[in-house]
Amino acid sequence: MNEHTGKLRTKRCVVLRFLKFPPNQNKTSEEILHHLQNIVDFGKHVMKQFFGENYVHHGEIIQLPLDFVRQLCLKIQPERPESRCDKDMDTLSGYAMCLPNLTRLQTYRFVEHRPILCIEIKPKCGFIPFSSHVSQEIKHKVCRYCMHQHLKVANGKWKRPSKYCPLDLFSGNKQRMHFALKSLLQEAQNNLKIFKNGELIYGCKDDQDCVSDWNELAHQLKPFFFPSNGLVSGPHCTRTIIKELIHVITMTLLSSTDACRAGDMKTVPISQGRSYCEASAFNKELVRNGKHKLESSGLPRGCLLYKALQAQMLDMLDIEGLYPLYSRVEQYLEEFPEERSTLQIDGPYNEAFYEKLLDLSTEDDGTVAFALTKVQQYRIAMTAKDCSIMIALSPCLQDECSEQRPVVLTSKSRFTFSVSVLDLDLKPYDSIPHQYKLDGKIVNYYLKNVQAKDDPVMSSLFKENEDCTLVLHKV
Ligand SMILES: O=P(O)(O)O[C@@H]1[C@@H](OP(=O)(O)O)[C@H](OP(=O)(O)O)[C@H](O)[C@H](OP(=O)(O)O)[C@H]1OP(=O)(O)O
Ligand SMILES: Nc1ncnc2c1ncn2[C@@H]1O[C@H](COP(=O)(O)OP(=O)(O)OP(=O)(O)O)[C@@H](O)[C@H]1O
Repeated sequence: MNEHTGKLRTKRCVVLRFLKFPPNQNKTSEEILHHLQNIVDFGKHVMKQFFGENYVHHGEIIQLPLDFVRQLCLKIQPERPESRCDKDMDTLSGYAMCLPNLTRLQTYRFVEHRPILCIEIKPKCGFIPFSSHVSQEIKHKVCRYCMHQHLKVANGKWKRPSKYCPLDLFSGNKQRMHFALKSLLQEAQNNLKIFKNGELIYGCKDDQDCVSDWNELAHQLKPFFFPSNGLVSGPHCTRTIIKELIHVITMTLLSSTDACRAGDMKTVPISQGRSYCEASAFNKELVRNGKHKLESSGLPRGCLLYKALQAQMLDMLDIEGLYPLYSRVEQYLEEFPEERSTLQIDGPYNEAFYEKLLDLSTEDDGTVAFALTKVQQYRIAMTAKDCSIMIALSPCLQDECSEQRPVVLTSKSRFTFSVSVLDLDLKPYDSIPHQYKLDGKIVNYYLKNVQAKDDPVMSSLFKENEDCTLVLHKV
């Protein structure tokens, strides 16, 4: 306690976020400050509107002593995964963003000494494009994540494909959600991380180092789920704890932390698009068992998954419909480069920017204004497709849980929790051509290497080709 002011000195636990750039890309301190201000404004004026006040923590800009920043950089450098070292942390400006530590409960402002479990999920795109601009039928059947898996494995980004399908997680159907979460626990890739008291205990530290030992995970989680009884260890214990974990994640993901209650079940209006992906292992299993209809219970309106999906669906035209509109804007900018700032391509991300995003019409009147609105909506959608969800859980006793604090129950324990969203930096305008090319690569790879083998007709053609090659070799 401070004798003079009477203020209680409580330690805040914060996260510092610095900008990073490719080496030799020198930026002035003013440019860095401007960039950071854009990130904060975008969170504050745009993403809070889409995701809701409670889920987004936009942070604030702070200035730090340069000596401290340099020492910090030296300290963290050995911890950075090699694959991320193509960029250097900015140590020259002294500016950084100060954010709450989202691995901790957001209902408490200050450091608590109670145990905290945190689950980070990067759910990726939860819908199948419904746009008439899509040129390949497969895009209306198989989701981008499932198609992309094959290219990622072929490129060596991951060793094995994951059975996770975002459409199962976003379905709102508990069975499908359980399957999706179990699949994430089997192959975490960069879609799942678990922290205990702020330390990573499960998931990938870097691309090479993936831990997926369920026995070890269950051992770490046992005090949270079975605090008092001595649940015997072994496969049964592991299974029970993993099941409880999946249950807790599902319930928190379906919760609406505005109202602290999962009421008001209304489905996301995906009127044209299909609500399941043909490549999902859950779907395939159903088809194998003679069932052909996948349940999609719909997400409660207030939950974070629902909000994320709504923002993702601002991509109404698909990259194939969007790319010509991007070219229209580009052509205009080539003629009038000075218009780039008036059009707010790189900010400022203020009220006016947000207001323009609300025009959902898809009737192209041939104007640059229409093209620009669609481009900006697409950038928001891309951001929402790449964001992460943080669920922080802390055990609580029955008498500690009040109306204001959301609570989730398991068979032997209860948790207060908070749900937040992170990594909400607006995707750059200039990344659109890359998105267009990548989309083509993903689809072509899938058609050539996966669908051709799955499809019985194509498969026999494929086999014939292989036979043919053998014959030729013999000759
Ligand atoms: O294109 P995707 O779907 O592969 O997403 C990229 C992510 O790969 P993922 O598929 O999640 O393994 C990718 O994740 P990693 O860095 O590979 O973990 C990035 O998030 C990338 O965003 P940015 O270009 O760094 O702003 C992401 O790029 P954007 O497409 O969101 O720009
Ligand atoms: N506020 C936060 N609280 C706790 N952990 C955080 C917070 N912000 C980020 N992290 C952790 O750091 C990781 C990287 O964050 P983020 O993706 O925002 O960084 P980035 O600057 O975009 O870096 P990269 O380009 O490597 O993705 C997150 O996946 C999360 O595990």
